[in-house]
Amino acid sequence: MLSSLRILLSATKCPATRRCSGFVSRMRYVNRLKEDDASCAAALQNGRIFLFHRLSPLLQRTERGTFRPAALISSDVQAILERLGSDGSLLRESVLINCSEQNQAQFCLDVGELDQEAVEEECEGNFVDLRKSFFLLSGAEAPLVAQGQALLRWHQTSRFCSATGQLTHRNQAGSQRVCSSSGTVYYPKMSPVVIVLVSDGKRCLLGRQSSFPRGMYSALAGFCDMGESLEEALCREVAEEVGLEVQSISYSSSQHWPFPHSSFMLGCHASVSPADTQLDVDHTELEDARWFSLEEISSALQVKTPPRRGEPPVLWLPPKHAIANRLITEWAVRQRESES
Ligand SMILES: NC(=O)C1=CN([C@@H]2O[C@H](COP(=O)(O)OP(=O)(O)OC[C@H]3O[C@@H](n4cnc5c(N)ncnc54)[C@H](OP(=O)(O)O)[C@@H]3O)[C@@H](O)[C@H]2O)C=CC1
Ligand SMILES: [Mg+2]
Repeated sequence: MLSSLRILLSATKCPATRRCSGFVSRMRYVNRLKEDDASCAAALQNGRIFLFHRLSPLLQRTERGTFRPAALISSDVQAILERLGSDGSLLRESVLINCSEQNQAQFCLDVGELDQEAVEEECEGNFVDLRKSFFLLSGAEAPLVAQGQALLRWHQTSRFCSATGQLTHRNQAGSQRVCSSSGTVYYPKMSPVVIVLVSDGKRCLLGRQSSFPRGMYSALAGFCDMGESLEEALCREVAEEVGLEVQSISYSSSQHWPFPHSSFMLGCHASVSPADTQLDVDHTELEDARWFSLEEISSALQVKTPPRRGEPPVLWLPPKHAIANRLITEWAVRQRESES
């Protein structure tokens, strides 16, 4: 069955082509910071720090009423930590995220051991749950905050070697941890997940889990099993969750997603025959799955923030930054073109 599938690979822009020149030197600089503790410690002194409290990022409201993650100057963070009674060593627990276009190293730091309100007051911001912050941040900032949270979570859950049970120690950048007994090196890990927008040529298929907020539907997704290809995982997940056999697959794009413990989302479109659209939903996996028209999807894409409690139920979609939203938007654009 799989050999007869048509797999279409899309030509995707390299991230470097979207940035100004200097990309190569920035990437080499970041790589050096990962390999050289002394350089990384020096970069931390002049870097920008994104603060988290128990994995919730610190957001500040701008003059225009929008939100941005607080990128604090390292020395300011040090002064705040001292004012709140923390010893100077906490700053060194910062984890390297990346380097800005202004060549400034960017770090994240979880100050969960300090009083949340006291830090918020000092920093003139608020720690906001990461899922909620995805609805408040622009496209460019959300991935940075997601990456920071994922790295911090990995460190918090990787303190011991899974082979020896001994403590692991991180390098200064936080790009790896080493077992103090066996020397085994651990790197931050992600689980591959396939996410697919299935279409029958006129409608697209969305599902919801019972844990989703009321009214939210998303593209079908599932973890890849050991030994599976992306295409095999996609066909299996669609068959398991809604009882359909897909006919063709095309790759769209990928994304790191910090939930539940860092997923590497591989986004695809797939089609089924219009004669074979009867759903057989596995209700242990999905609360509901339905076909949606272009009209329904177009109005759902207009919903910018989730409806508040008490407001009438409405179909809404994952935030703009989520790859599910990107796949649904791509489908809607193509569908509009084909119907015009
Ligand atoms: N960025 C985006 O736009 C979207 C992202 N997603 C992400 O995709 C992820 C996967 O989608 P979902 O439909 O839940 O996946 P699945 O359909 O694979 O179902 C999840 C279940 O799979 C089992 N499982 C298998 N391997 C893993 C693993 N490596 N890590 C965790 N659980 C595993 C778990 O079962 P058990 O608990 O029984 O062991 C889990 O409850 C979600 O966690 C979600 O965060 C989903 C939709 C949109
Ligand atoms: Mg699933």
